[in-house]
Parts: sequence; C-alpha cells; structure tokens
Amino acid sequence: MGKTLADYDLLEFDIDDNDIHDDNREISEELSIVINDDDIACAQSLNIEQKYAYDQILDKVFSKVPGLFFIDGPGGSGKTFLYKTILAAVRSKGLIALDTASSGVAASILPGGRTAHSRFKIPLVMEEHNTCHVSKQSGLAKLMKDASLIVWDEAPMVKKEAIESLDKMLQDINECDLLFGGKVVVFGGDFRQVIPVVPKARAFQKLPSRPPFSPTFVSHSPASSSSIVT
Ligand SMILES: Nc1ncnc2c1ncn2[C@@H]1O[C@H](COP(=O)(O)OP(=O)(O)OP(=O)(O)O)[C@@H](O)[C@H]1O
Repeated sequence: MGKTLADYDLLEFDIDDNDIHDDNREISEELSIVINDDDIACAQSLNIEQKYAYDQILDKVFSKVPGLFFIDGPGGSGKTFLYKTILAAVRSKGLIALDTASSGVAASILPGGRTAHSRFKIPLVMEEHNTCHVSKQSGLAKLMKDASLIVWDEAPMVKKEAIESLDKMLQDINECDLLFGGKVVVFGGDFRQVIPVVPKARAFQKLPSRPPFSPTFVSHSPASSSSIVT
C-alpha cells in the first residue's frame, strides 16, 4: 500500500492566498510584470481592424468609462497580438491590466497571464448562481477594484455561468450594479474553434450553455458595451 500525506513531515498550514489580507502583494505582483518594448512598438503595426479595437478599448480605459468588448476572429487573425499590444499600452501607464484565458496554454503565452478560474477564484464545478470565492476584504478584491482592464481570452470555451460569476463578483466588490462592476472587460475567442460540449445533452441544450446566450451579454446596454470583429 502506498504512503499518505500524513507519512511526510509537512507543515500544517493551510494557506489560501485569498485569506492573506496583504493589499500590496497581489497589486505589486501585477505591477512588477515586465513590459516588453516590442509589445508597445506593435501598436505601430496593427492592421485596420486591430487598430480600431485598440483605440476603442484604450479610450474607455484611459477615460475611466465602463466598457464591455468581445474580440471575435478566426485562428491566426491576430487576437493575441492585439491583447499583448493593449496590455503593454495600459501597463506602460502604470495601470493594472489583468490578463486571463480559459486554458492554461493560452494564458501562458500572454504576459502575466493566468487562467480565469485561478485569477477570479471561479468554482471548478459551475452551477447557476455560483459565485467566485473572493472575500470583499481580501487583497485580491483590492486588486480587482484597482484594475483598469480585464482581458479574458478563449471565453467561448467556458460555460456562461463562469462569466456570470465574474460579473456578480465585480459588481459586489465594486459596489456598482453596472455590468462587471463598471470595469473595462475584453473577452475574446473564436466560436468557430469551439464545439459546445455538454455531457449527455441534446443538440438544442448545448448552445444555450455558451457565453453569448448568457443574459449578461444579451441584456447589455448598447451605450456601455461593444462587440468588435477582428
Ligand atoms: N498586425 C500584425 N502585424 C504583424 N504580425 C501580426 C499582426 N497580427 C498578427 N500577427 C501575427 O500573426 C500570427 C497569428 O496571430 P495571433 O497568434 O495573434 O492570432 P490569434 O487570432 O490569437 O490566433 P488563435 O486564435 O489561433 O490563438 C502571429 O505570429 C502574430 O505575431
């Protein structure tokens, strides 16, 4: 029979970084992300559609106006290139830009990237009305409050409840009932690359589980949100 954890002389602390009330740790980690000069320079080589998205998003960020965007484009159309350029522009002004993706692989190619589930403490098993595990007094909540931009790549890969839980959490910690607590949030991805997979579901049950069918997207105010196709 194999050994168990109790057989090893491990420390008995159960550390959850959401419990550490050190406001500065999460924020200083984000502010220490190295900004690549090449990513800043990429602003000069954006194509027309990328430049349009870049200008629209940065306008909202720098004027501190709420904004919700979806960057849609087929594989290889330059979505990641655009995110990197936007993130570098925001971070170069000393602002916090949280960079996430649905999969670890996509997160690992973005500077300072984390999976959305890890960054926002989204429950792995999502059910309706689930919320992110972020305490309002935590350092992580402070980081979310201070963030000027949130990017979530490969958003079509997750169930709509995951995105709704981020919306609820941001509204709660920002004490603001605007979508995503009034933050500038950029979702991106390619629905053409993602086949909705819902175990044992019939065809008509699959699509409604995807983000575009979430009331969060369907009921948005046109004045505060946009969709951009690259
Ligand atoms: N404006 C641009 N100028 C120069 N190179 C670009 C530009 N836009 C994209 N590229 C290059 O095109 C390639 C594909 O771009 P990118 O990886 O951003 O696509 P993507 O839409 O994220 O693809 P996927 O959905 O498969 O992840 C990359 O090598 C990227 O550097």
